[in-house]
Amino acid sequence: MRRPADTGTPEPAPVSIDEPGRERKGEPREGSEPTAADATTADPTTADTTATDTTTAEPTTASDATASDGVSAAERELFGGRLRWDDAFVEHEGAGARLRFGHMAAALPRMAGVVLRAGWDSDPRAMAGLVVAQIGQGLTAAFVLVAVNGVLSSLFANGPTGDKLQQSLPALALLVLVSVGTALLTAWSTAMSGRLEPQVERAVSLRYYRAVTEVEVAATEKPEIQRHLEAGKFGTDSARRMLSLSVGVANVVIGMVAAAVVLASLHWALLPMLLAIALPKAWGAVQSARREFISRRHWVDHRRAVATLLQYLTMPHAAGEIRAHSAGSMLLRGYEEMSGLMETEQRRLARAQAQTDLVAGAFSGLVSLGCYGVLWWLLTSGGLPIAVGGTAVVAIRTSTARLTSLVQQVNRMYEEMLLLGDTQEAIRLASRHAIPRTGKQLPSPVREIQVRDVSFTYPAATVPSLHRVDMSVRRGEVTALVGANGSGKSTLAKILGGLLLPDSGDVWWVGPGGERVEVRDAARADVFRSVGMLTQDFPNWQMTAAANIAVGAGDRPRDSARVKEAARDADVAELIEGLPHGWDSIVCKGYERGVQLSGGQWQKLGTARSLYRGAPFLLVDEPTSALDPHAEIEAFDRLRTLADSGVAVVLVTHRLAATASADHIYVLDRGHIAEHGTHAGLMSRDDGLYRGMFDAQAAQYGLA
Ligand SMILES: Nc1ncnc2c1ncn2[C@@H]1O[C@H](COP(=O)(O)OP(=O)(O)OP(=O)(O)O)[C@@H](O)[C@H]1O
Repeated sequence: MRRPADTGTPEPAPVSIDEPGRERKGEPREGSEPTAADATTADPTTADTTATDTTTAEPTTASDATASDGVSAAERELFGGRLRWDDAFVEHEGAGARLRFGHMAAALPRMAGVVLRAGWDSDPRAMAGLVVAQIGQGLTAAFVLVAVNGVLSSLFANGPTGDKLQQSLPALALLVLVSVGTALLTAWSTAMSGRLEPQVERAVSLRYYRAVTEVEVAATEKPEIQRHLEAGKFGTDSARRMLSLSVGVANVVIGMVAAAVVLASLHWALLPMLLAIALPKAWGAVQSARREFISRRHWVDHRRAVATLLQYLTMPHAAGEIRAHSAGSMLLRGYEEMSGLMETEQRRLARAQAQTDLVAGAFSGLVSLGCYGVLWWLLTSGGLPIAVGGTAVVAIRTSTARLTSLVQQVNRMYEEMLLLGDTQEAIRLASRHAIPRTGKQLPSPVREIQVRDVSFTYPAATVPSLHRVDMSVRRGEVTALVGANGSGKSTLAKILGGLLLPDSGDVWWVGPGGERVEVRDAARADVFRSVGMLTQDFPNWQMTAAANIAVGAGDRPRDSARVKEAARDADVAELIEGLPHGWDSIVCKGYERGVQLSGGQWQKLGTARSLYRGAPFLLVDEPTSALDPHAEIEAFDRLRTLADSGVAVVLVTHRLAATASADHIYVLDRGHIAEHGTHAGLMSRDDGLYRGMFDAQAAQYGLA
């Protein structure tokens, strides 16, 4: 678990070159390859291209780069095959099937319920305003038809033109009034939904992020839990999108119901005619949505891969290799080839869309012809007044457009619902695995931590990382944990810090009179308050230097004097004060006021953070691995001084020269405590592990 060379730069995250949330939907489940039929639907390019032998990977062009399984040569060359993220949106396997119109219609009330509840909880007044505005808009749509009917009735009545125009004036005035009303209601609805949307997003995000940060660390190690927690991240903004879509859907539905009521009241035959014309369009919309959805599922990995390549090209910590090793040429070649394939898919989708539109348009046209024929017959046979016929034409045209938009919006809403469902599931799961908020108070003050017969196996591992470990850590002493790579030192430090709970055995927090509380029964907040930590892979927050230290006690208001004191104790104050923007310098290159720190400087900043916490137990894991020799000696001296002042220092290190002055040294070997004692005691064992390691290091300096 070494940290990356460039400590200030995050590793690439799965990014989207499209709308971030949207491309995740319905990603295929691991191992569920697209079927042949699917492949034909989603990727006709595979049919007429040949497999490329990547062992002889010559630069290829988009046209000749696709293998028969739809994986491009560049993907194979760079990623060893189709790139898949180990993520939870695989849960949406089969969502394509669920995208059927019937299913969507059944799920609609549930979706609306989720959003309306979130909106109501966040801002009841805005929610109520929004509902009123929507209903109002539906009613105005009905009034428009009534007014149009009134105008046409007057105009088609018998009599001189002047009289007819005069008679139509009240209906015209109503039309104008309704238009003004519609405009006002639309503006109100926009204002209310603009006020609600961010609140709904914030409410869902807060619930999600609060829940995931309270999950037991060991639970996050379980892949099945980690996946769900990860997936939930992408649904936090879906609530916002769903709200705006719900508003749109409600608007259209109310408008259509109003139009249908007016039409049915004018003549019973008009309603079936409206539906008959709209149906082909609705079919076309469903077809297009399904096709795009399936395409996205098949191409999601490919698009992520392309985005990843581009991200590497501009990453500061990759800049050297991009140039010196010509890695950039290889990545750009991959980008060119893989994006070429995506363009082919876009062309295919556009062609298919055009065909569907043509078919839907043709059917709709034919049905319209039939309906207008019926309308003609009704008008000529005297079954329908000409004014009602005119109103019917207006209603049919507006309602057809509304229906198409309705289907599209419901499709999108359903997709957003899948993502929001993930977030809700993540929140549920997180609360099931949350660190308990209650528990026994620790003795005050704690003098010692006793580890008794502790074993621990990581959820994803098959072998225990700690096996029947016994050890103690006391205030006023330096306790060193040493041993080979993977022997369990960091794991033991996390057990001591309450981040991991033992599978068996006990960790006692012991007071001055021997009173004690086991970590599982303890109020964990008390445990965390008692511990300062510098892990091997401590985070480099892309914030100011001061914030990077103050975050060591994020549960307390910042104490600037103590921030400076901690920085001085970690030997980093002078460096920070010498920066052009001092404490306000952002310790990440690329920002205004941004600076780049070296690995050793970061380590000092990390140490300052753990010191700022001011906890009685300080656990430092390889705190000097990046320090120069003088800085390293000073750092170890400071830890000694800290212990002398009453702090319990647990030092995990491979630098055995530093352990010589430790009060206790525990030597771990494959999860066991193999040896325990002082430096002198351990060195007196001729074939001891500690002695062997110490002598090996001394020999490097010719001191054996
Ligand atoms: N998150 C994890 N999931 C599964 N196994 C893990 C995890 N972290 C560590 N391990 C395993 O537990 C064992 C002990 O790891 P640990 O990090 O405690 O060793 P260490 O002594 O600190 O090693 P190093 O000196 O290399 O830092 C190793 O075999 C490691 O592979």
